[in-house]
Amino acid sequence: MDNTFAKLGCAKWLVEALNAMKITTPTEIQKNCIPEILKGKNCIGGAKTGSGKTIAFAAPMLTEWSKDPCGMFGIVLTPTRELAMQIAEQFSALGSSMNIRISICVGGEDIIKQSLDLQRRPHFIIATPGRLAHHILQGNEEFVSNLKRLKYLVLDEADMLLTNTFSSDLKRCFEKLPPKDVRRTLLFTATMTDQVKSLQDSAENKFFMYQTDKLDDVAVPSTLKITYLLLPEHVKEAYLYSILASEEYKDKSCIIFVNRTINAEILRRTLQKLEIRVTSLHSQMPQKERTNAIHRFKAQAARVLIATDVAARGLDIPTVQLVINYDLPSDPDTYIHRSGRTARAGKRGEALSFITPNDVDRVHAIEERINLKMEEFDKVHDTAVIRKVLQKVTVARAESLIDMDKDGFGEKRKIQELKRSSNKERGKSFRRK
Ligand SMILES: Nc1ncnc2c1ncn2[C@@H]1O[C@H](COP(=O)(O)OP(=O)(O)OP(=O)(O)O)[C@@H](O)[C@H]1O
Repeated sequence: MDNTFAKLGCAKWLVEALNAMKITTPTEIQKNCIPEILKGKNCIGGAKTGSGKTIAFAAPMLTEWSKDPCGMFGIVLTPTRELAMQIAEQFSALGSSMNIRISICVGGEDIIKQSLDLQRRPHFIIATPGRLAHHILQGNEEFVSNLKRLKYLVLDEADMLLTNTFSSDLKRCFEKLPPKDVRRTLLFTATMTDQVKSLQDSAENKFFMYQTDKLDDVAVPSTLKITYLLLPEHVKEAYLYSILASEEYKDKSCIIFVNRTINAEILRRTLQKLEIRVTSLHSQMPQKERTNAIHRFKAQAARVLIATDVAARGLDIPTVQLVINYDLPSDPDTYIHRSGRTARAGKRGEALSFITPNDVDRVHAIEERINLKMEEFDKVHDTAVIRKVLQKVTVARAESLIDMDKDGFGEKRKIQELKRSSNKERGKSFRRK
């Protein structure tokens, strides 16, 4: 198959814009999906994290749009606000020479400003379903009637968007979009589900389907090293600090995933006290702070990002070299997306999972899903080093809990409980040593 975007049928201006970004050779998913989408087909595309799915749907849409660049042309829906902002940035950068107009329509931002922006008839709207549904319900007639002219609908992270969480908002959006046989529908994901696949054969709506993962049964990128560290719950922070401050990792850009907002907040404050350049991203932060955190991390003003699963999907930050699953996710697909924040576009990366004795079933489920065994993390410091940092980390954590209590973070009751249990656990661990 031909090896340039021009030969796949992309517009000349777009090929130049891609080349200016050093994107010259299409990836597998791009080679296979772009020509089919340009033929006017609906498309379901499955490929590993970091394999260029965004350009696989953006390039054909932009090519078609540029033939008559007026009015609303396409909507891209994604599950998270930060991902919507990232996709909007990519569309803006690619289409800047064509004066492209993009609207970002996500929760947490000023509704009135957004509403005015949507009335300017953007060429593309990049949205989260909840906020788009809100504008549709509240929106003026002109905006809603313009939606009827859309040519393309994209569901990025389609497996996630097709879960119950989004179903009522999606339904509200779809009611105002052109019918399935008029618009083109493009679905992309790194973790194909039966629900996504099942759309392939819906009678009125035949899809071209391409799945690169079928060529190779392992569900994570080949440049990703996956490791585990078995440890008791109460020493996780000490190990984390010790790894982040170690010679090997002290300069590396790292995302640490936790399962609960409160843990993200405790860890951020604790690591900050220990002088690690850290920021955090979770759903209880105001949107301004969320956006600011991403900017600081991208600009490397912060080296470590502590995040909940709001950062698990789609975020493309090429400098990330290490992902740590501080808490193991219960869903193996979430493991795939989290780990995929590193080792993108052929770069190397490492995903380390902290595993407590309670996590054994989860590990087996993950290994079965990705078809690969995790290797034991071999850069652990000896217990004498850990014991030394344990005291320092314990103090930093205790101070963080007191600060959170004072600042009124979350539920006071939960913090009090954590303070009590943490004192008990640590008391035990000091006595044991
Ligand atoms: N043909 C290409 N050549 C080189 N780099 C590319 C190419 N296509 C995309 N990229 C770059 O690869 C990175 C990952 O692309 P993208 O974010 O689209 O991945 P993805 O498949 O959507 O991943 P995820 O499943 O995590 O959302 C981006 O930085 C993008 O600019």
